[in-house]
Amino acid sequence: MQKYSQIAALLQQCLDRKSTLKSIILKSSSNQSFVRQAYAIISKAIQHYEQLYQIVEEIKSIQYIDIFDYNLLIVLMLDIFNPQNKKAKKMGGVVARYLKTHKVLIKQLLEQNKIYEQEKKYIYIRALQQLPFESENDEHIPNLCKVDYDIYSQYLSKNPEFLKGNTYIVQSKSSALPAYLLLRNIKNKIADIIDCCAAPGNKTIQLSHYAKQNNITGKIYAIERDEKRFEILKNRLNKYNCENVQPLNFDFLTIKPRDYPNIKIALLDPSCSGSGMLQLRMIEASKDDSIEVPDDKKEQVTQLSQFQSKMLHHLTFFKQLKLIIYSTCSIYKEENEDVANNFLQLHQQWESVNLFPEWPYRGIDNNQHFIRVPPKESDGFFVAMFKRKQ
Ligand SMILES: C[S@@+](CC[C@H](N)C(=O)[O-])C[C@H]1O[C@@H](n2cnc3c(N)ncnc32)[C@H](O)[C@@H]1O
Repeated sequence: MQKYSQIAALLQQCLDRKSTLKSIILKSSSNQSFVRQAYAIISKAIQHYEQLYQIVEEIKSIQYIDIFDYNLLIVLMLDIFNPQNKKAKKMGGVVARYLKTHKVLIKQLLEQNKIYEQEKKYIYIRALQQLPFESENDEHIPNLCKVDYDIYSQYLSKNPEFLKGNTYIVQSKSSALPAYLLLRNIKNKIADIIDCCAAPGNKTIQLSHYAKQNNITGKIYAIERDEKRFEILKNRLNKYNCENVQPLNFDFLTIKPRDYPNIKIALLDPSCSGSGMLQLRMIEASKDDSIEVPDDKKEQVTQLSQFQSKMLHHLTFFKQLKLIIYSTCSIYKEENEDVANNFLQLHQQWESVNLFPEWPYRGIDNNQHFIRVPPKESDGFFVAMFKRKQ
């Protein structure tokens, strides 16, 4: 019982957004089996908290129990009625017995609320050739295919050599947006492009392919500061035949704009908190997108946002630069709208562009010029585009 009380307390910390789900659980114990169990229960509880709370209320209205900790009842209920839990039958104690007394109703309510229904998982693949398995074309991005994860893994288990090929790239829809949106806005077919933070190269590879397909001549400079990540970038550029890309192992902030006088277009996808990609997604799936930075991340996010602003600022020294696309896989306003608005305020010769009018998810405060991908759609993501005023 003590174990469940501890998990119930951790659940409360997650609901209070004291930190991320992962760090709260990892900090709580070094016992791997406890960590795994707590993680499974809490992530499920967060995903369906409101429905589970209602179920507990309903059971309590039928038979009173002197337990006011709803989280404890939720946690125990999730563990006892988890179809995968083979030990549930043996679970004793007053609360477990109480819940088991109502097992018919609880099972029915869990089923009605689809608590244990497995969600179908999909992955996105940017296909350079027809895929050898069933897929669905994305409604926005050409050559991006949505694939049922089971179909994909079944195919891979029989055809492991598929992984070595260079005819497809697994890339989330979010990550495929910036290069696609940039392409839609390129007017000048003769332009050098700079990808300021390139490794591991997903967006550079996409840019390289688009440039070739659309006869955009000019070089693509792919900048990466980190040596190891630079090696990965170089290998991937080779693998995917990106001969129009010149990779450079530099710190972008030390690059002298006068050495690259023909750069007209920039993609800036800087290091960020990655909060759109973490388990926070589970918490946020049921809430809105304008989430607050947890206390233990505030300092890090402030530093990241200063770094991101500095990178944007450095781009303004490239005299021929006309277009910047800025993206992060963060869901925090501090790294997204704040950085973008700050840039516009400090650099009056630049304006934002309404870059993807048909996309339904706009920036915080319904800013039409910025777009977001909410975590429930794909990885949480932000994109803004800036154009130098004529
Ligand atoms: C978010 S990742 C980029 C992901 C990449 N755009 C893609 O789609 O695959 C950020 C990258 O920027 C690199 N980076 C951070 N600061 C940098 C700087 N000052 N100059 C160049 N690269 C930097 C990091 O090492 C990291 O590889």
